[in-house]
Amino acid sequence: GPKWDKTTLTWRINGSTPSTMRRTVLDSEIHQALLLWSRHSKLKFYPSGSNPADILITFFSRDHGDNLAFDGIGGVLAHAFFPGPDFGGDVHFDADETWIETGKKDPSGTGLFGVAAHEFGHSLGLSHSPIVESLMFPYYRDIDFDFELPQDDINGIQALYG
Ligand SMILES: CC(C)C[C@H](C(=O)NO)C(=O)N[C@@H](CC(N)=O)C(=O)NCc1cccc(N)c1
Ligand SMILES: [Zn+2]
Ligand SMILES: [Zn+2]
Repeated sequence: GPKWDKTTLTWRINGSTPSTMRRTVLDSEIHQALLLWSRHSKLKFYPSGSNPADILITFFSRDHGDNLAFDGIGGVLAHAFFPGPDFGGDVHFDADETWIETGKKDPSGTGLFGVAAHEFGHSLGLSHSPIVESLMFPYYRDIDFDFELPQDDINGIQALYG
């Protein structure tokens, strides 16, 4: 499938962000999620500042112009676009989820780090994996910062950007 033709990628968070999470925490969750992938590949990620980013991260509710409307709290949590120009690589999070910081044992919330790490796999060109312990398995499980990228995901990212 599609992959980036470069190993240095930029990211930016665009627009309004969840009130349940301080912006400094949000930036850290995103940074840690990207680190998971860069630790096992030649990929490097940098904030784009005010320039256009390869990976544009936005929180949207319901209809948001890409024919992939979100569904309110629960259900679909986020989606991402495979590598490419414009919306390629972009990640959309469902703003109606209760996004919480990693490590906070709040069963009513959804840990952003785990979902972001999964979505960035898609942004880099990985599809879902049938391996239940993989990060690219279709269904969410909460992870925290000492999470090690499972072998199946390492194999996937190495195959693309080893
Ligand atoms: C058909 C897709 C748009 C579903 C969507 C997804 O896979 N986004 O990448 C999604 O939100 N999947 C949920 C599961 C579901 N409700 O369909 C999910 O937990 N994905 C994120 C995730 C987070 C952490 C780990 C894993 N394995 C998956
Ligand atoms: Zn979207
Ligand atoms: Zn997915």
